[in-house]
This record gives sequence, C-alpha cells and structure tokens, in this order.
Amino acid sequence: TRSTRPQRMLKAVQKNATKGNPQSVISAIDYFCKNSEWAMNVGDEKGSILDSVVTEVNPSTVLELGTYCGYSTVRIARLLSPGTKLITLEFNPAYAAVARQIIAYAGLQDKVTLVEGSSGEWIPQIKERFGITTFDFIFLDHWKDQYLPDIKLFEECGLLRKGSVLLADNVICPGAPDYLEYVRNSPRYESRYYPAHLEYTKLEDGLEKSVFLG
Ligand SMILES: CCNc1ncnc2c1ncn2[C@@H]1O[C@H](/C=C/CNC(=O)c2cc(-c3ccc(F)cc3)cc(O)c2O)[C@@H](O)[C@H]1O
Ligand SMILES: [Mg+2]
Repeated sequence: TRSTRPQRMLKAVQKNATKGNPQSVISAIDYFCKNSEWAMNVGDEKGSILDSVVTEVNPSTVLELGTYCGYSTVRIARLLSPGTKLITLEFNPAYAAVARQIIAYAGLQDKVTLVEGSSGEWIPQIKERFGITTFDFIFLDHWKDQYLPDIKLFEECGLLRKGSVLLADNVICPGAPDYLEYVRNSPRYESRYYPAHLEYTKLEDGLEKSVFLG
C-alpha cells in the first residue's frame, strides 16, 4: 500500500540528515516540506521564534501537545540543558511511530518522553505518573479547538505556576479564536503575539506567548 506523508518525511530524514545531528534533521524536514510535500510542522520561521522562547525560558519541565512527526520536539529537545527531558503527547499511533524514529535519528531519545494518548486523558495524570508539580514551558500545536479546554485543564490540575510560559502555534491560521480571546482577556495571563507566516507559505500566521501570573 502507498506510504503516508509522515513515512515519506522519515525517509527524507534518513536519506538527507546526519544521524545524531538535530540541526540536520530539522533542515532535512524543512527541505522536504519546501521542495516535495507541505506538512504541518511549525517550520523554520516560527521554529526560530520557538527556539528563542525556549532559550529565554531555559525550562526544567516541558510539555508539548501534538507531536505529529516530532519536528518541534527535536527543535525544543536540542535546546534543553543536560538532564532536562520533555514530555510530548501524541494520540495517533502512526504519527507517534514516525516521531519516535525521527527523534531517535536526531539522537534525542534520552531527552524525550513520547506518550501515546490524548491530552484530555493524560494531563490529569501527569503529576502522579511523571512526578512533575508544574511546567515551566508548554508548546501547544495539537487540534486548535483543544487549546482552550486544555489550558483550563492545566489550571484545574495545578500544573501552572507564576511565570509558566505557554506558546501556541497557529493562532491565526488555522486559528484558535476562543483560546486567543481567553488568554488575552484573562487577568491571569500576560499575552504577546509573535507575527510570522504559516510554515512554508506566505500566508499570515503567528505564535501567542502567554505567561501565567498565578
Ligand atoms: C484530542 C486533543 N488531544 C490531543 N492529544 C494528543 N495528540 C493530539 C490531540 N489532538 C491532536 N493531536 C495530534 O496532534 C497533531 C495535530 C495537529 C493539528 N494541527 C493542525 O491542524 C495544523 C494545521 C495547519 C494548517 C494550516 C493551513 C492549512 F491550509 C492546512 C493546515 C498548520 C499547522 O501548523 C497545524 O498545527 C496530530 O499529530 C494529532 O494526532
Ligand atoms: Mg502547527
């Protein structure tokens, strides 16, 4: 049967990247998406903004919602200080399987815990299952209509502390209007929009960074 786009992306990484070199994996995926097949990775332009926020926060505890093929997982994990691990949630087993291989090809498997399951099911279990009290940094890039329910779940589960940083992809395209309205109007968040473009296109998109104020 015909391969899937994530499988073709993995092949491109194995063909064009250098094992153990995260930057070459990132570049190979961006090249594949610009020259062969568009895919919904955060991409190089928004990815650079993601890099700068991760570097600024220098988090000890990190959560990503929506691994997909692991592109942003690799971008984040390559910047974490030694001994720091990130948890990434992905509920599609086929995507998770590709992501594990891409993360391993980058040599970052020891810095990543990929959990196969849905955010709604897993967020309430994180404290007990992973011994985490609060997250320093959260990257939201899963289904856009799930951003708002999940940020409320973070609050309910006590997973945010004063200064926790949430960074959301696609707040313009495809858009997460209810999430934007919430973080921009809630007195409990200080929000800022980073304008950019939809990955590999000239369409407008951007990232919203929201700091929890406690
Ligand atoms: C049920 C909610 N909980 C979830 N828990 C765990 N994993 C989840 C969850 N939702 C979705 N996922 C996974 O996250 C990923 C979903 C991402 C959704 N992203 C988008 O739709 C998206 C879409 C576009 C886009 C933009 C313009 C277009 F014309 C077409 C597509 C661009 C992006 O950057 C995107 O992130 C998948 O791997 C999915 O299996
Ligand atoms: Mg996205």
